Amino acid sequence: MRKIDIFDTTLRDGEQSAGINLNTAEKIEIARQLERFGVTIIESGFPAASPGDFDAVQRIAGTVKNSIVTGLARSVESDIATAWEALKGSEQPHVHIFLATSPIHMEHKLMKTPEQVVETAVASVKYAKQFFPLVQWSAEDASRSEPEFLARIIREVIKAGATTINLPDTVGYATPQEYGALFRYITENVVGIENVKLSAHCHNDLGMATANTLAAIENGATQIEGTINGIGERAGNVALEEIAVALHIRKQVYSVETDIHLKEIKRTSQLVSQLTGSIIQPNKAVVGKNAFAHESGIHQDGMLKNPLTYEIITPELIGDAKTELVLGKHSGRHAFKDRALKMGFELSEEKLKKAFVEFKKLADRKKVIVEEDLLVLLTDQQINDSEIPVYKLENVQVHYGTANIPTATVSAYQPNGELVTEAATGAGSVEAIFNTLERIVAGEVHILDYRVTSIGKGRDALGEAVINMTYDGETVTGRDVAQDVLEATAKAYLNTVNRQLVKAGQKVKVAVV
Ligand SMILES: CC(=O)SCCNC(=O)CCNC(=O)[C@H](O)C(C)(C)COP(=O)(O)OP(=O)(O)OC[C@H]1O[C@@H](n2cnc3c(N)ncnc32)[C@H](O)[C@@H]1OP(=O)(O)O
Ligand SMILES: CC(C)C(=O)C(=O)O
Repeated sequence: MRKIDIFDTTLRDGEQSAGINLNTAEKIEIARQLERFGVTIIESGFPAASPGDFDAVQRIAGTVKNSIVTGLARSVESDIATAWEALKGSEQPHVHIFLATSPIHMEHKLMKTPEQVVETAVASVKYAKQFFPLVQWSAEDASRSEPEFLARIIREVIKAGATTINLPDTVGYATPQEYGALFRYITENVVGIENVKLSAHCHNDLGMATANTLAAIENGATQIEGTINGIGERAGNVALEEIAVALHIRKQVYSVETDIHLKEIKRTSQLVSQLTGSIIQPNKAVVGKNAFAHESGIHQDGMLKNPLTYEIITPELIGDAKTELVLGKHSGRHAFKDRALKMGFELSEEKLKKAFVEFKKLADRKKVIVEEDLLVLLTDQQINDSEIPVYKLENVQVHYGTANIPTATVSAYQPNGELVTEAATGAGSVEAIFNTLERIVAGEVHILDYRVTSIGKGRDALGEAVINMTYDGETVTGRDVAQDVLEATAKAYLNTVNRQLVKAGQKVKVAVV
């Protein structure tokens, strides 16, 4: 199988992302992880850009042993000399020189004629070769350059000593077909290209960086450049983890291999995200939070029957990642039952059916169903079906006014079936309800935590109350929902007590009022 070298530029082009600024210690930590990840070359910075970049490149060059370390330089002697100072301590000194070759860049940015550009490129490569055994030369904006001119300048820089030629799609303009054709054109029209490495460097402005990089591989590229998580200037660079996994999963198509350790993907991605502060979009291929999450019933059913139905990548392939069947309003009975079983609820078909109906109602109301919701829902099912008598709210009424003492009146059925009505005051409406219910419920209650949130948006949002308490010495959590938060509070209080009663399976003493 043909070998593809992986050139990582997370610390150079990746750091060119707006808002990212890594210090030397952070760069060294990432470089070490990139070495573990198995990249061939680490572009550790642009030594002439700042003293901080110089320091980071120099320290990484002295630290990393299993990957080649390089630094970027313009086609300017002082940039190359500075790069040499930073990189001379590395095992295989390598420099990356670039110069734009597209008409727009030559005329409007460099303000040079094509002839002057060829001269500058050749002179800079010759100068670099006095120091560096390995010289990569990049034709910036290659994909918008004239192919004949590109072939000519490449011939000249190879003669001057370049060991790698890079054809960047600097502004992410090329289509896969065009980019592939460019690589084919250069391999067919530059004598000696087979003696150097031919590299692809793609940006994602039109979302085609991955497809373009793969097209380059199919058309003769022997090195590809990119970043972890696809960070980089503007819309970013190609994401290396996507290329590595695509080459592995579709090896029959591409027939190439790399030295990448796929199991390090998740760790590398998380480290880069954490140190750069650049959040990974949830639906990002390979490393996004949802890359292995399935929410819809039909998919979840398929996954439970055979994961190959909906997963082309096993999460284990990329290290510490797991398949997740997320319960939501699109989920079905199979996934619900599976989760209930995993949570220790062995429900009969009948009970499962009832619980599933309640689950769908809840899922319609709530954006996210968390484990705690399911626990409450499934234990509610147990409470409803339980032989053990429990409390049931009949009515709650609160008198509140800024000049009055808040007073609650509550009627509730006790476990023995007796309807009891009590009233009490409190510092506020909620405390008044708690004080009243304390009179109705037998046993000792200590409220540990109480939260109300709204479910849904707007004026008709429902109120959800969640209560964490100790009841007769046992810690228990319950919740309930109502249109009114005070009603939800009273119901949640009794739901919490009932949960413990059922759990303990005990007969409750009739309250002494
Ligand atoms: C496609 C890419 O990602 S290329 C890499 C981009 N990365 C960076 O620019 C990050 C680091 N850059 C920097 O810190 C600064 O731009 C420096 C230190 C390199 C240069 O700073 P300054 O000297 O202040 O120049 P400034 O950035 O304003 O302008 C760039 C100059 O370099 C010239 N230039 C641009 N590319 C090249 C090149 N490959 N070779 C030679 N000269 C170049 C420009 O024409 C311009 O020259 P001018 O001053 O004669 O008009
Ligand atoms: C310096 C070059 C390789 C570059 O980053 C680009 O063209 O995008």
